[in-house]
Amino acid sequence: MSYGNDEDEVYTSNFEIGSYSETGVDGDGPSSNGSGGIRKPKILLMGLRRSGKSSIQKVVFHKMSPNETLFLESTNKIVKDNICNSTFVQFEIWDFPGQYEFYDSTFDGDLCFGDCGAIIFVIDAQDDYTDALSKLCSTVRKAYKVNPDIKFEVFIHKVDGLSDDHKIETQRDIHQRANDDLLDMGYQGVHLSFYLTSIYDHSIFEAFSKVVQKLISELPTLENLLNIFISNSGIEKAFLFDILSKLYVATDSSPVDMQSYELCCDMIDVAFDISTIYGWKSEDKGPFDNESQCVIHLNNSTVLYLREVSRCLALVCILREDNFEKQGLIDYNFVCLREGIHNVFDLKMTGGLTNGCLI
Ligand SMILES: Nc1nc2c(ncn2[C@@H]2O[C@H](COP(=O)(O)OP(=O)(O)OP(=O)(O)O)[C@@H](O)[C@H]2O)c(=O)[nH]1
Repeated sequence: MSYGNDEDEVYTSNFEIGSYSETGVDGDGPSSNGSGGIRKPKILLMGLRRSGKSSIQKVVFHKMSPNETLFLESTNKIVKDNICNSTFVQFEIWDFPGQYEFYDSTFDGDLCFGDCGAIIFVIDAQDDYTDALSKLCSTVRKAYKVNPDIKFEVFIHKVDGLSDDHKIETQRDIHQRANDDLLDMGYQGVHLSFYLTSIYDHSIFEAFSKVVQKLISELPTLENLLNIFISNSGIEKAFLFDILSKLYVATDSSPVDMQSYELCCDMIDVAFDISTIYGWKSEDKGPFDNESQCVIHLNNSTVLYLREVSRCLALVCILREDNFEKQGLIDYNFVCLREGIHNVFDLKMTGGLTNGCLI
């Protein structure tokens, strides 16, 4: 298995588009764009210089440690990254240079925004964000004209340096000012979603998970399957994880508590590391096979239970220790859940959305 991050192909177009890299275990190469000719949704990372765009991409999809991002060089052309981890986590990320300008004659709005699923606009919360807000509004205006279906996601980033009160105040202020500016420009129908993020904790993974979920059309079906599974198995919370990125592609409808999410991420790290260091090595297999499972009994009478769903997806559940006594029932229900999820995969595949990538 490899995490490719070689930037090996230069795309030519009017606007300077930079290198291309492939991430995941089963992509089929930049030339076919990883989807057999059908374009995957694009996620654009935009924002001012040094706001943290490349760091987010490297930490979430290339397992770079947050401290290493201190040495990242400034991006001077659009860098495309083809993410092809599993059926549900497939898209292109375009990392924009901070100094991009829309009035530049080489900027091609149709090319950038045409088949774009979401724009993540990154604002450095540790800096004065007045310029960032005006750039956000001009970005929304330009993109909305080309493609009104784009989801606008605002990451209020680097909040690790702020106190809890300051975080809430900053979010309120940015939310208010951005929406006022859009109203003044006559864009009252545009919805912006806001997230407080940092690469130094799990908040960036949680926020990115929510963005990715918006691009998964099968999400309500997956949530429904998880709801049925947990209510019949005595489970408190269940996440369907993309193992490579630790993004959760779906969860049941009970609220997500950050601590539970962090515990599940840590469990994936442990299982993944042990499996990749000491497990069978095979080119065409992910880190887990269909026998893979992991149980951790915590010191608060809670159990973390991981089961492989497909080679890059895992189910991680949190449940009370006494409910785990009925493991046979949980396992039986899990097999039914896995079958249901595989049926959703099959439908997606026959729908032609995921040509070229296996589950
Ligand atoms: N404290 C803190 N620093 C961060 C965070 N994310 C990124 N940084 C730092 O911010 C600096 C700029 O990060 P980059 O990822 O290069 O920013 P960029 O937006 O890609 O910059 P350009 O390529 O110039 O547009 C680096 O020193 C990162 O270590 C964060 O969550 N918290």
